[in-house]
Amino acid sequence: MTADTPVSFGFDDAALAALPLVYQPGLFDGQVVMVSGAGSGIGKAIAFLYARLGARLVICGRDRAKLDACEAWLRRLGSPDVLVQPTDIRRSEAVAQLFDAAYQRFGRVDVQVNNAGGQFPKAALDISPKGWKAVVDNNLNGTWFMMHEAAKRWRDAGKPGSIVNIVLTFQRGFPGVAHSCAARAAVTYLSKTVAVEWAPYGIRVNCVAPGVIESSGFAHYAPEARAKFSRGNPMLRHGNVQDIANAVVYLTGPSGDFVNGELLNVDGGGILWGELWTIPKPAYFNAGQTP
Ligand SMILES: CCCCC/C=C/C(=O)SCCNC(=O)CCNC(=O)[C@H](O)C(C)(C)COP(=O)(O)OP(=O)(O)OC[C@H]1O[C@@H](n2cnc3c(N)ncnc32)[C@H](O)[C@@H]1OP(=O)(O)O
Ligand SMILES: NC(=O)C1=CN([C@@H]2O[C@H](COP(=O)(O)OP(=O)(O)OC[C@H]3O[C@@H](n4cnc5c(N)ncnc54)[C@H](OP(=O)(O)O)[C@@H]3O)[C@@H](O)[C@H]2O)C=CC1
Repeated sequence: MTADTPVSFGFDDAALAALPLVYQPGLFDGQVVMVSGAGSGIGKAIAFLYARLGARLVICGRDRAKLDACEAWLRRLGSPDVLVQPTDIRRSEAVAQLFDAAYQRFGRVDVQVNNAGGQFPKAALDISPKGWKAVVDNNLNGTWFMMHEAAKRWRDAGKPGSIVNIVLTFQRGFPGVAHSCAARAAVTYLSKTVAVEWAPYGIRVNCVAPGVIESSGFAHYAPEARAKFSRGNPMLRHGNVQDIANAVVYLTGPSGDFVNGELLNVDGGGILWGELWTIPKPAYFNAGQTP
């Protein structure tokens, strides 16, 4: 590989489409599943899996070209119909339009997966006010606009629904991504709160916290940081995007019918043991180590 060879992470589309299924084909026949951030990484894996299980898909993200490429695969994988609607989840009016388009096309949405999100690695002291707001807006406000719109439509139609929010493993704090750690903890406790408030409407709300998952998202981290990501859990390896897709399907399928307000860590045990730095590790933490 030369210095200018583009680095790619995780499965390519063909490999992703051919992974073994652990769920029964047809499990989501007749259902409509909305996935945000479906043009890449974990979101794409989630969309592929639902398509293989028979769901009709509503996919969004900001980049139409990535979504169009995903749509072609979804149709090939067996999704009977796909709606592509580029949407910035931070714009509540755009989110409302996304739902208008979905209900116009399919008359229903059964499952919503809020996967869109992200952050940039930076020491907390160096995060600018604008950068802080951008990350909180993306991960907390954007996710809230999506959940709120989904739940209002379900309540008004008298239909049940299931929401899964993709967060990150915030429980031990997350050096280098303080803004995102704060926003994802907020999403998790928001989810637990509405899991109770919305239970009377038949709406379940759960979260999945990926640990170190090898995906296109890795490109946002420095090679030096990435080289040590596998030290982030006691299994000493990365997870893959299908690990997350399988967890999401578990929660939204019949298998998850009695799971509500839960946070499922898919992190190889990373919240128990491991060291994960998204920024250079301060020398302070090497003190006292034997050479
Ligand atoms: C394996 C363990 C790793 C940790 C666990 C998490 C893994 C993952 O999440 S994988 C990656 C998932 N994908 C991403 O994180 C997406 C990458 N990030 C972004 O797309 C953006 O940073 C953003 C969405 C968080 C913000 O985008 P946007 O609202 O469009 O904001 P702007 O680009 O206009 O920037 C506003 C403001 O934010 C600061 N900032 C943004 N990017 C960076 C950066 N790379 N480095 C430093 N600062 C950044 C900055 O203050 C910007 O203002 P200006 O300086 O005036 O531009
Ligand atoms: N990979 C990992 O190790 C971990 C990932 N996560 C989380 O999992 C999720 C998926 O990440 P991953 O697949 O790895 O990385 P990617 O960067 O590939 O995925 C992020 C997705 O979010 C979409 N997105 C971001 N902001 C917006 C927005 N404002 N409106 C609409 N779509 C948006 C992007 O779409 P587009 O470019 O089209 O806008 C992109 O498809 C993220 O929330 C991430 O933070 C959490 C922990 C660990």
